[in-house]
Amino acid sequence: MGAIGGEELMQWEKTQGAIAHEEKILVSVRLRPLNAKELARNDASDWECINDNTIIFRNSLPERSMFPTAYTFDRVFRYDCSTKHVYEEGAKEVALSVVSGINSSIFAYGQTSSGKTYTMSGITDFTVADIYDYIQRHEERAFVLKFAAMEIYNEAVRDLLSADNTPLRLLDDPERGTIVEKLTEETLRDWSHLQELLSTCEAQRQIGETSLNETSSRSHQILRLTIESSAREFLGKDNSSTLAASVNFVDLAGSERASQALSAGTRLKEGCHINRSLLTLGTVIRKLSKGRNGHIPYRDSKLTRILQSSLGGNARTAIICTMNPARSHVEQSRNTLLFASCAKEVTTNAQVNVVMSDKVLVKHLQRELSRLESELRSPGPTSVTCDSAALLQEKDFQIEKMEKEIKELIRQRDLAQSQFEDLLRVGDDRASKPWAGFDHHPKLQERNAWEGEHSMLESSGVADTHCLDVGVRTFRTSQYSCSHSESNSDDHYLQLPENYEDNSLSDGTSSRLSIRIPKFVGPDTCQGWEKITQGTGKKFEDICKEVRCVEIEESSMNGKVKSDALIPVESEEMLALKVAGNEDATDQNFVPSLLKGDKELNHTHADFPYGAWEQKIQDVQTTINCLINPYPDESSPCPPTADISSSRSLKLMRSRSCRETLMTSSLSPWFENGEQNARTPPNGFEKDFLGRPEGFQRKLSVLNYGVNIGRLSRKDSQASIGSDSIDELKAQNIKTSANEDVTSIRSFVAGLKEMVKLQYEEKLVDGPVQETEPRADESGKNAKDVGLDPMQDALESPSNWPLEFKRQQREIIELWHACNVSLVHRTYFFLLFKGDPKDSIYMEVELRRLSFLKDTFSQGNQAVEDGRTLTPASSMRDLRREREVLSKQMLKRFSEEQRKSLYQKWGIGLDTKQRRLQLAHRLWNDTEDTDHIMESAAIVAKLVGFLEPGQALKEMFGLSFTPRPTNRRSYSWKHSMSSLL
Ligand SMILES: Nc1ncnc2c1ncn2[C@@H]1O[C@H](COP(=O)(O)OP(=O)(O)OP(=O)(O)O)[C@@H](O)[C@H]1O
Repeated sequence: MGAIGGEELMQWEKTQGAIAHEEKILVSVRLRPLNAKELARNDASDWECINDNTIIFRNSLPERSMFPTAYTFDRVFRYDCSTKHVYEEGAKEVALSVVSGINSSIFAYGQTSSGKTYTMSGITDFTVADIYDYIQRHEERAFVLKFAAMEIYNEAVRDLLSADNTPLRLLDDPERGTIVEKLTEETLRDWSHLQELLSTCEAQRQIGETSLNETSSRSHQILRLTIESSAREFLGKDNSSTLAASVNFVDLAGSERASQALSAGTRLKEGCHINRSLLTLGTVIRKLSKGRNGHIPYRDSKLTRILQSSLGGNARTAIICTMNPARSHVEQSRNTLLFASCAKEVTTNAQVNVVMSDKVLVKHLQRELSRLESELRSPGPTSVTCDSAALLQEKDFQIEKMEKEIKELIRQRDLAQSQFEDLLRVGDDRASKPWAGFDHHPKLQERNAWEGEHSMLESSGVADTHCLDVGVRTFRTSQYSCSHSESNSDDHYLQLPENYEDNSLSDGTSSRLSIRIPKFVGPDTCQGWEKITQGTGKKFEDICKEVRCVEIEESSMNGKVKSDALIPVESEEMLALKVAGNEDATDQNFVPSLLKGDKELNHTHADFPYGAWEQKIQDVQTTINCLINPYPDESSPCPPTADISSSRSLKLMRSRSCRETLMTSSLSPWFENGEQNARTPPNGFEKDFLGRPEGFQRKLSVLNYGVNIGRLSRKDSQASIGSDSIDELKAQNIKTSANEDVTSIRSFVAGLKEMVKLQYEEKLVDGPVQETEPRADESGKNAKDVGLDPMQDALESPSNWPLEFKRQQREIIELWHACNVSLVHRTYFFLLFKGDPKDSIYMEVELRRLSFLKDTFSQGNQAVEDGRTLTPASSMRDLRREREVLSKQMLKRFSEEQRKSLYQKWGIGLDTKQRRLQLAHRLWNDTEDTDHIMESAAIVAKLVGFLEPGQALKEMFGLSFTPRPTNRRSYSWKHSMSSLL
């Protein structure tokens, strides 16, 4: 590596793009030899490394025949491999990145006595030796090495270089991430100094005897070596720059279950704590292995907090999983391999860390600026122009094609709509005159013969049904029987073959419509189905599958919301009957026509494709807009693709993960643009959804992090916050983040409420069914499954709620701290939401909002609210100002005596300066000490004149929201909204 500075800086700039990259964690497995005890008790090894990458389980036990037997990793090391070899192949490259300014971490993971410490101490020694060797060979650079060591024992962080056992606190630094406060960092003199320090650590580390290891490491140990280097020729000059990175050597405590290796008392307690950290580590790795979606619970343990950047962040990481080969430990070994299998899917994104002097930075930026300017000036070589022409032509072609597609889709939609309306009319008729409407429907003339029979069956109360499930891709036979003697207990369902679905939806949206067919299906009907299957080239047995009746898959919600809101339940019944009529033994034409891809019929019956088409039309239109205007400006009607999907997810309002899409959409300028909203063609749901408050779409676009600050008049908040105190804050020209946060919660809750409202609406529509059919459970399940009904969860399982509340409260407090949330906001929230099950929705909202904010910050992004950009730095600034204001309030709100006693209580010397400010800076500064938190809240409450929590104040954080209105039909969302706004 060359020196960095001057010309070499340019060199570095060129290479840095290549250096910064995503890569998977390097995962290897090391098998240790059987030890004397294991050999003595003949505890054979069933594991074998069959090559450099694969380890297999030689399975001699029949009860284990279900388990996988082969596992593949970047490297596997046999029991006779030396640690040097393990280092060379499994850690060296990653560890030595540190000398190039890239953070790295090497972990040892495995059960107790599997060889973690044995492996890791060897790897640490070899790395250090190589680093010193490197330093010797690069005299042109000046190196500074620093060493720190800590252990996490019983969830307390201890400094291994200090005799003081006091647990160290973790602090969140917006730039550096989690830092360990007051951790000793020794600047190394030479190699022998490091050896000395390593021995100190070894002596300090918590060792205990377990049944499996006489000298078991009971803690997680992290040794951190930081290397800074600069080119000597630039040393001391103001154009120097420094590479700075750390390598962590992490020797984890045993991953076994407490019961296995530990007995009782201290060891058992250790086991719980060790397992909490390892459990979180496992969860973090598992979640990361599935991609970086959703919340990664780094903050659930100290270990994962400290090592956050090594787990999916700015670091290269290698994990060596050590295994005890003995048969008696096969379960633990398997767990280790499962962990390793997840870990190998995790990617990190390491970058070179350069600390530039101001002058170098300016130079670098100037160069970048001139490069961009020159790019702007020169339009590029002619080949580019040719390419653009070809590209334009291609896009024209696409536009033409899509316009045709739109026309066709509109035609299909109109057709579907008119048939759909026919059906509704029929439904209305039927409400007053059962069956009457069928006679008039063009497709249902044939059903008369069947009608009488069905009426009889229905009146005799045995009208059982089969369901025809349209558009599902899989087929099973076992549940379907063609015999006459079917039981009357269950509905049966038939599904159409795959190629049929393609007729209805080409965008792969999985639509599902279940249509009821009376259950007295006779042999002729079976023949009909056989014909169908022959016609589609599939065996009859392959097309039958049992699915739930009258179910519409969640993914088809775009169309469903509208349709559900419109179709009375009776109409669904009629759909069933209508199909049933054509399913009559005397008429086999109807169903085959469906399978032939009779679109008209399909559209007539499937309310989903109607909505889906609208959505599709909208999508295509949007795509065309994009094609027409590929470089949109602010007023363009074309949102970026991501936003199209976001807005769709937003409408679906289903899963927890919708948080991310909601959040992302909020940052999109496209949704902020009123003109855009006006021009975007409405889809079925938006257009027809009656209960949506005006401007809702706009609100949703900012759900996450409150935008409508302007909309919340001061009156709103004054209603419950002591008005004079707010005035005081205002009078000092401080736009506290508290006000904004409260507002942001309001808008986010409004959005969330809207989602819940949609659920209620669905359930209202489903109401009668709920009373008579098991379908109600399904609706309930849907809501719960997607985590949008936390209040219901809390009310349904009150015994879990207090614990869950505590957990969420803890998480929220930590997130407040991490995001520099206003202290006034924290105080209100903390004092208002004390664990009532009805509070769960507010907790959920707050958690989502904060998680989003934290994720945004940690990805280096900015949150945008009403044109105002929020960054870690700006929120920190706001918080600092707020503390200043609060410190001033202390003069007004506390007597001198009260202040004195507060200073004493909070450890502030009475002879020190700026005592009020000191106190203000201590408020809400500890996220773990409950007393601290309660006292902070009490002080802030007093300072802002917050006296009695009440419902009105709660409503600042959203609507007062009862889980289930007693009279569901009378539940009025609009009413609730207007009471809020
Ligand atoms: N590859 C190996 N070759 C020879 N001996 C080994 C090997 N790995 C581990 N051992 C021996 O096995 C014993 C346990 O190893 P070690 O203490 O490293 O396990 P550990 O996984 O760190 O256990 P704990 O989690 O309880 O601290 C030690 O006596 C060690 O010398």
